[in-house]
Amino acid sequence: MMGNLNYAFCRRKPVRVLLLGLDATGKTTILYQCMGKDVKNAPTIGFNVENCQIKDLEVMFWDVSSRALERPLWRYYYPNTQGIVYVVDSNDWDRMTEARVLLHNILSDDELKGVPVAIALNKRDLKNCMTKEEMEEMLDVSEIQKKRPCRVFMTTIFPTDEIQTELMNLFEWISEEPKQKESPFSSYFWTHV
Ligand SMILES: Nc1nc2c(ncn2[C@@H]2O[C@H](COP(=O)(O)OP(=O)(O)OP(=O)(O)O)[C@@H](O)[C@H]2O)c(=O)[nH]1
Ligand SMILES: [Mg+2]
Repeated sequence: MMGNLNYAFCRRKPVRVLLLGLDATGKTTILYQCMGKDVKNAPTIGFNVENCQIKDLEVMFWDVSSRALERPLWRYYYPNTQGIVYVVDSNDWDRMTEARVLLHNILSDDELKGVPVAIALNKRDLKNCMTKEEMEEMLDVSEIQKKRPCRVFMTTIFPTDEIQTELMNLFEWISEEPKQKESPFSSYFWTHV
């Protein structure tokens, strides 16, 4: 009985993470890859919500349609967001400016003030990729890092061991980072349940 009560009082809400980026950058694919699920190769319509256990944290990932017409709806998903995964196609030189403008636009929203962002430089398996440094400059990552925790990860869905680990590192970081901000009181309870 007491155990159940403790559980009811102390159980945390899942960490809420939004997956955003231009269309066809690989958001749904990397999420499913991380969960070990099969992917349908089709653009996301509306949204997908997936609950994942990442280490000892329960995470709710919102993978929202990025078709241009639906992007104005993204702000309705912003309240209570604790982490953002922003996915970029490292191979798509033509849309890098568009990717930067979109990223900075999202992060300028008051609802997302201080929210950590993990940037996935995705599709690293393709030959024509920009380097990490080129991409960090193009996306103006140093500007973002002045205002919030921001880390850049190189990802691909094709499992070479090294990059596969990087994909897991990304999901672990974005799940744990928001928890660094919680009061010592709530962490105490969590670790003692
Ligand atoms: N080569 C390569 N292709 C990838 C990678 N990740 C995703 N793709 C492919 O990119 C295409 C788009 O992937 P999705 O996961 O549907 O992209 P999305 O960002 O969810 O797209 P929307 O739902 O339209 O916003 C698919 O054909 C994937 O197989 C990758 O790391 N490397
Ligand atoms: Mg999708």
